[in-house]
Amino acid sequence: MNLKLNAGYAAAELVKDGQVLGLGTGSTTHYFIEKVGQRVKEEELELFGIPTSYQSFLLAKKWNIPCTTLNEYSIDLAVDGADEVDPQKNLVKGGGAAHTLEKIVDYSAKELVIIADESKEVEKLGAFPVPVEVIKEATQPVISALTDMGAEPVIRMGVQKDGPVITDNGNFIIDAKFPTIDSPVDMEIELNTIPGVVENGIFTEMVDKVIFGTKNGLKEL
Ligand SMILES: O=C[C@H](O)[C@H](O)[C@H](O)COP(=O)(O)O
Repeated sequence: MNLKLNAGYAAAELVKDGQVLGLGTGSTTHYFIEKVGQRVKEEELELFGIPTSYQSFLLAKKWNIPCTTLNEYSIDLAVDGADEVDPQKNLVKGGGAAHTLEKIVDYSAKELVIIADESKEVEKLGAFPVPVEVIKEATQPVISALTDMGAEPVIRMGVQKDGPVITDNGNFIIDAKFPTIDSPVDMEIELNTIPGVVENGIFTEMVDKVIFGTKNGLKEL
């Protein structure tokens, strides 16, 4: 059973003709974009997508979903993935290094739906290290600041590339493992006060609905 596909396809059924969609990034939103693309073809829907990465832009292109930007249109519905989701619908995102544009797109959407398989549901955020996008020149100062905050920070390395991962914005990612995240809201704000931090992967107070694919069917938060 493909739990990511089930969540992604369910979210695609929420899409209405004429909407502007925020297109999240990752292996779960892959299925959302795929199903939206199929609906565009079969039902002749007129939609616009606002992608959150080159990955989602290329997928949208493959499925003939016309793309635009936030400078042209505002978003009716954004659908995005997550690395962790807590009971208050706070998230950790950025496992795919796309969280900066995702946060801009998700925050500005009238409605934000998160899709994930059941493994992403947690009681408390923090087992997944918090991705922090940094200006390259600020890497060491940001690592020091994160260490002072109690984290174990590491520069994310490429899998099919030697050296650090470079984001779509030309920056590095530092993955910061904290012993505990007691207040996601405070942590999200504090991380962004470190000079050189572009954006961090904690998302608070913006999610309308979560759709989990589970072995027993769909579950909504
Ligand atoms: O940077 C990537 C994004 O935040 C993804 O939405 C997140 O990592 C979840 O990805 P996936 O659906 O592949 O688990």
